[in-house]
Amino acid sequence: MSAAIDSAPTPMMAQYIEIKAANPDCLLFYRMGDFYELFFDDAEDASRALGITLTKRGKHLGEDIPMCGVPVHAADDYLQKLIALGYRIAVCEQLEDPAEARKRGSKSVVRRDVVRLVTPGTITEEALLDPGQGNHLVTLTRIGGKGKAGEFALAWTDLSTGIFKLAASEGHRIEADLAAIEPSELVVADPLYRDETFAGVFRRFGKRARPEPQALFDAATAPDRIATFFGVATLDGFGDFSRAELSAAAALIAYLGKTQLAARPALRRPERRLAGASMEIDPATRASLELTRSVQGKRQGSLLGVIDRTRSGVGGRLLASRLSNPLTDPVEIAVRQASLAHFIEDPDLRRDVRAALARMPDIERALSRLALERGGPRDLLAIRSGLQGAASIGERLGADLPVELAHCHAALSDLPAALRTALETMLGDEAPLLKRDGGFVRQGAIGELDEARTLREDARRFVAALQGRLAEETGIRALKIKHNNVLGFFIEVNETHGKALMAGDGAGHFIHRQTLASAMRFTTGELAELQERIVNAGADALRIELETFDRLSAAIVAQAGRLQAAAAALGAIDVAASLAELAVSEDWARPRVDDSLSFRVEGGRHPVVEAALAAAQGASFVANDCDLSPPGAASEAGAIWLVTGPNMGGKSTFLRQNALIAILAQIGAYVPARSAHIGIVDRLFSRVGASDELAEGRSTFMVEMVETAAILNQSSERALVILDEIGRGTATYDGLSIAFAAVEHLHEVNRCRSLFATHFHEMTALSERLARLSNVTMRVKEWRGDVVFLHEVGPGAADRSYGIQVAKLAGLPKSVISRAKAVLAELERTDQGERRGTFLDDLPLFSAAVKREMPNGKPHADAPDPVAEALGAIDPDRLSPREALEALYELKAVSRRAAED
Ligand SMILES: Nc1ncnc2c1ncn2[C@@H]1O[C@H](COP(=O)(O)OP(=O)(O)OP(=O)(O)O)[C@@H](O)[C@H]1O
Repeated sequence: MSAAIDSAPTPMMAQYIEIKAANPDCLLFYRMGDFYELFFDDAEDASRALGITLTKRGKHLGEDIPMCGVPVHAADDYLQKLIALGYRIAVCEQLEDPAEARKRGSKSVVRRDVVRLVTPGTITEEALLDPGQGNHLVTLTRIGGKGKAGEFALAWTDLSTGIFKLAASEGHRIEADLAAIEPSELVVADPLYRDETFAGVFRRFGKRARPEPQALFDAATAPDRIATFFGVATLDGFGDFSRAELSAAAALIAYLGKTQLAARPALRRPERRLAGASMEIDPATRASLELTRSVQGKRQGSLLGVIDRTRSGVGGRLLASRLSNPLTDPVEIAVRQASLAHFIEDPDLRRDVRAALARMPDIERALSRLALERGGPRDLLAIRSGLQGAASIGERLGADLPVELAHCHAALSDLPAALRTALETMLGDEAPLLKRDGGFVRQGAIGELDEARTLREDARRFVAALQGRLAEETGIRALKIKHNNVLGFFIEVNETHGKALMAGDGAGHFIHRQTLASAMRFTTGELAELQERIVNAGADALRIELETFDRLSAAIVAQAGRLQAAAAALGAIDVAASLAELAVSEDWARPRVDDSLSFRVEGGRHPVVEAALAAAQGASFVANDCDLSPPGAASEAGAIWLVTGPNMGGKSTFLRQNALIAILAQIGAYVPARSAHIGIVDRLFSRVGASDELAEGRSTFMVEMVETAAILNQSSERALVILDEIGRGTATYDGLSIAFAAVEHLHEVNRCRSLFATHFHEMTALSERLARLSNVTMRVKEWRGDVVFLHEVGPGAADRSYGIQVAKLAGLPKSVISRAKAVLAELERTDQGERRGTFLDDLPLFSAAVKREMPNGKPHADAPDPVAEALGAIDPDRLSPREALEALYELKAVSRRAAED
């Protein structure tokens, strides 16, 4: 045999290779009967990822072909795992009955093709989605310009719910805008994807970010492509969009076409998010404040995890999205607050509505699956009970409602009654998962179906009767009529009886079908006829049920707009009622939110820390005030609080809680405080704790400086800046100088409301020079050499850090603690000179204590401080970045010389 013949693939393998070649970046799930099979590298990848056995099937080019497979009925579980690992999957189905293929000749292969690409951003299956979390597919485009220049836009959808949104963006804001959407998949125009400027941004998304050809984003053809998708002649009725927005939207539609193939998703009309409509929060701030995810990446332990009392999937998703996008318009915020207040004032209404919401199905997601032709009978039932539940919630809401709830009420009253009636008359109370199993159309709904079902039942009864008759006629009491999928109905007797049947009078009447080890199987003319009647009646019944399914499904999809509006209304009601529930049960207050620059919180708490303390049944949380409002006339700039205090004193908690209160206030929620007055924050910066960019080749200190630079360069008067221990990751004087200069810059240039926590106690002296800066400290009590944290914020400055006491609490060996105490005592006692130069440089906690004593007994404060002088001479506004760097080196040199002197 020649090598060529040896390696010629079988017709099936040839088909496989052709389809795989068209989908090179996906794992190909190749349907063979009841399995999806994977071959070659796909099989190796999948068997490793899923922990399933790798086998082989035939040979290709003389080598074994690796193969593994997953059963079709369990495919969702495997898909979920693969998607979570970042794979894309092409699902290839059999498009004809194998019998059809055989008619074309014994060598012909069943026609197959890819019907869908499953990607992280396009899944819709209930089992693959988290009910309370959106699943966003995002497209990102840039028109004109290079790097950060040019016009940027984002479009995003949640295919499982049909939302479709657009927003303009800017180069420097891309990361923050993406973080607000939390993409499951990010599709980027190829040239932009390859632009080095954004390499870090896209790398962070890993496999979830992918380039697509620029043609998908073509702006010139975008309006036409969008109009065609929505079946309209022009986009005029949709609103005004920029060229970049249109490009992103058209790319989104094109990408859906590519992945969903023939199916057309029920997208809503594109809705534009206005620039500046929401508080800008960069990804580092989101992560460090643990808004929707804890540092471990979980919802539990995040702010969302603690405040989410929603009862429905749509409500949970809306709350998460609102928390990621706090508003900046006080009027809109007041509208949301009014809905909350309504539910707070009427506890019975709140209880009833929440109970009803808990029973509601996920209308949005059921609708979406039906539109994509991926739905089943249970989705029809979901829409039916959704329509019923929505109507009764609407009625329960009643009249005299605040604006937002009145809109919701209107949407719930506008539901299609005819559709509801059709679903009620047609559907039974229970339904199978798959439509091909039938049995979901109600008895009595369709005459023809009832007839077919009766025929089938009658024939079944005849079969049962036949068994008795045959047993009697043959005298074989053990004769049974059974059923399986291969033979259909058959008569089964043991071997002895079987032989008798074949030999005796029955020969000719009983037709032999099969002999097993312990039994023989027969049929008769009558049984075969009954079998045919059952099969035909069953097929008729199923055909009618499938037709009914398609009709009902089409009727539902035709009402997509009204159903989506109702689902959105239910989401808004759920969010308002659940935040009201939270406010009542946790005793939160309605904040005053306006256009001022106020930031006054009385008795503020950190909801997550408070919940953790309560869960541990430990100490209760100590509430604290915070006032960063302009100290003078209302138009003046915001204040800075410089927070000092011991380790473990509660500084970070205090800083974070105030950022969280601003966010909660601006999503329209009540806040964990006795009272609060928040002037709109347009941008929130928080630099608390280490971040996770170390993998990108930046050191901790470098990351800290990059983030601090962003804050100092970008904060305007309306920003809220939270800085924790800036400058701690370097030598003392370098760190102190930077922290010093940063606070001065915030005060003089940014003029924004800020909280600044530090262990550099020297900095508290700044309050004498900076009018809007106040010192506060976390109070402690010392008791027999140990320290008791009071977690109370009070005016003044800390003079010690109690680091050694904290180290003792942490369980450092006793010998180390006593040695450390001795060293500290020595350091505090020591005069000055070499030692300070050698080891005090790196001890921020003690430098203040050392400086208090100078060799001649003169207080240090009276001596000119060369560092402060050098700093004072710097005008940050007039420096180029290069000069700033030089100034920093100079400062460092001055500080080192000072230390050496
Ligand atoms: N207001 C409070 N009421 C009760 N307990 C609190 C309060 N604030 C903080 N705590 C408790 O103290 C612990 C330490 O708080 P936090 O991390 O804010 O201290 P820190 O001053 O930032 O410490 P370090 O300087 O070491 O980073 C928290 O985990 C919490 O359990």
